[in-house]
Amino acid sequence: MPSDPVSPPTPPRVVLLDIEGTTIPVSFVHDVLFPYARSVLPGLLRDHADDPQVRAQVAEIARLAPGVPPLAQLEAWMDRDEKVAPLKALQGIAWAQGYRTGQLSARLYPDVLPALRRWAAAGVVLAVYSSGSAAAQELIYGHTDEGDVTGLFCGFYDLAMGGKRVASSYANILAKAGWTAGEVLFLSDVVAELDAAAQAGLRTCQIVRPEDGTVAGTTHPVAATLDGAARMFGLPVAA
Ligand SMILES: CSCCC(=O)C(=O)COP(=O)(O)O
Ligand SMILES: [Mg+2]
Repeated sequence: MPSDPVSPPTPPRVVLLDIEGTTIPVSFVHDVLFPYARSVLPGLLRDHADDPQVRAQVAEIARLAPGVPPLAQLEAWMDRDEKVAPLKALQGIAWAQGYRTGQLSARLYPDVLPALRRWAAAGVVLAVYSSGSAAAQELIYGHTDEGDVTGLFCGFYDLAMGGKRVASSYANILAKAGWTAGEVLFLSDVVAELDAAAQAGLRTCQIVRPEDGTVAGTTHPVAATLDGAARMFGLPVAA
């Protein structure tokens, strides 16, 4: 008896990408970006206290942690790698200095740009969802070792949408962008984020980077590179 023909998967129209551990090495974020921000933040709070952006974030820290000195609270959040909006906003302001002076330049995993360029050329909509502030996302992709690649992305979503481990955050992104859940593929290294995205109806794939020691889960398709994900989901791949 002839077997049923297996139809290829419908490719996603939109790919939503995490940053750390998915497009940019965990080591770059933890060994370069985070220490840089930690070293700049004391001076930023001291010398730019009147800057409206700094002032707004300091007020938000006071709301979240009444009575705690802002720098002490930021250091506590950094020690625990907490994804808290005022910390992420201030880190973004700190990194801006580093990119401006040429002290920082972002390293992407080598497979990332070729895949993203292929997908974008085929009309796939690309967007970013990271705990890093949207401003920090534009900075990191604006200052890579391979130049400014922000033009590849149509949207930058951050904690204003909600935390990455909460399903409603993905629903918020869908509503804001006007996408339907089934047409979006979310790529991340973190299973809890993929679980939340799947709960909201998005398609998911875990990017497991051996160089960063990411551990593969059992509940989402797994790929070691963006090309690997492309093969699984019917996106364009290298010839
Ligand atoms: C904008 S790059 C720095 C990312 C960041 O601050 C972070 O905490 C990592 O978050 P992600 O959601 O990309 O894993
Ligand atoms: Mg990540």
